[in-house]
Amino acid sequence: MPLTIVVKIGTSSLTQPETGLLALSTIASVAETLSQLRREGHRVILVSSGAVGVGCARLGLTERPKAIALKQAVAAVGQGRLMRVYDDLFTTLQQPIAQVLLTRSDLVQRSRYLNILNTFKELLELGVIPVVNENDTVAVEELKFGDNDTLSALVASLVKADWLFLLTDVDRLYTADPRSVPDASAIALVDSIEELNKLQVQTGTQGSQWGTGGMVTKISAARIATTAGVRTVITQGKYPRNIENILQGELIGTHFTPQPEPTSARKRWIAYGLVPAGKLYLDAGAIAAISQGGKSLLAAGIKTVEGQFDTQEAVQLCDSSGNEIARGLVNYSSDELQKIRGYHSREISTILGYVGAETVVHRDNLVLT
Ligand SMILES: Nc1ncnc2c1ncn2[C@@H]1O[C@H](COP(=O)(O)OP(=O)(O)O)[C@@H](O)[C@H]1O
Ligand SMILES: N[C@@H](CCC(=O)OP(=O)(O)O)C(=O)O
Repeated sequence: MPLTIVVKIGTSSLTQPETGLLALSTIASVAETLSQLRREGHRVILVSSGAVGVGCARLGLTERPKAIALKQAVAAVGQGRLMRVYDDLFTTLQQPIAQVLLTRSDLVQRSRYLNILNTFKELLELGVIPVVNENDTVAVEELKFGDNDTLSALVASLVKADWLFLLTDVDRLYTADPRSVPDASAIALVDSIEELNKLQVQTGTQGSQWGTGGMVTKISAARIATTAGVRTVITQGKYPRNIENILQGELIGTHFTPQPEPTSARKRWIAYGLVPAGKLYLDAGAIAAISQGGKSLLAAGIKTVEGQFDTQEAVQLCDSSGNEIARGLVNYSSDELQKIRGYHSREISTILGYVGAETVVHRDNLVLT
């Protein structure tokens, strides 16, 4: 049966750690593996990092730039180089590819989100392998994916992929960073992300010299993808051919089991496509009502309102310590909520002087995160 497969490869696999130069044999092996999957009839998307790393190598910079403008300029140099290499390799294998550069704001507006989906569908229908990256050169700090692990999970969720492969420079997830904790234990299967809390997995916040997020972003990518019903695997980029063995049932790397009942596309867009504009701190009753009772959020359960937002914007719903429990689209602006928080719904019209919605976040627009 043809599968939809998203493969993300990180800078740490695409470049040689000592020099920052391209790891040509790895890239060639990725091109061969993905072209073979295409020939077998699968639909394949490659999410490739490397614009900044390759740009640095091209310009002789010895470390990842921190200043935004420099990073954006370097990415512009590297992205072109990277695509040139991919196109040469894939063309040799008679496999057409396409460059798709996305920014976070492309997913925020529902019409643009659906537009991107249609473009992906068309490319896959044409037998093309889209090569996706964040459009680093125009991305603005407040509205960025920031890392390609998240981007790849959002793409996998958008196209309803069957598999997401996160190729990196370690063979799988461990209970702690194997670089600093050599006796950390390997984790082969994760049935739910909550298990990782129980195992007390330590992820650090640092990646390798050229990578960005380390394992933190890979785990949050696995959370997004598995919620969307996408089986996710963290495995080593040096051996892309393992992807075929994994598809044939071998348990290589760390596998994250997809949720049996994926959240609807609209709710996934609310949870992961939109960028929250504020926070609502809830009391215990409201938390129980939304998380266990599947109820809508009412004004009475809101203790504090943080941020400036308009009606129909996305907000985070948090416990008193600020831990996010859910996200949703609000029926009231932040100014209105400051006035009605803590009050019973029947009092809203008297306080505001007009009749508004009974709920602050209706359950159809609310998703547990
Ligand atoms: N619990 C963990 N298990 C495995 N690797 C970990 C863990 N915590 C941190 N890491 C680090 O994450 C790195 C991979 O992340 P990163 O460099 O961002 O890769 P990429 O460029 O592929 O995105 C590994 O080299 C490893 O040192
Ligand atoms: N868009 C950036 C990638 C950022 C990123 O997530 O890098 P990595 O951790 O190596 O996957 C680039 O192309 O350099």
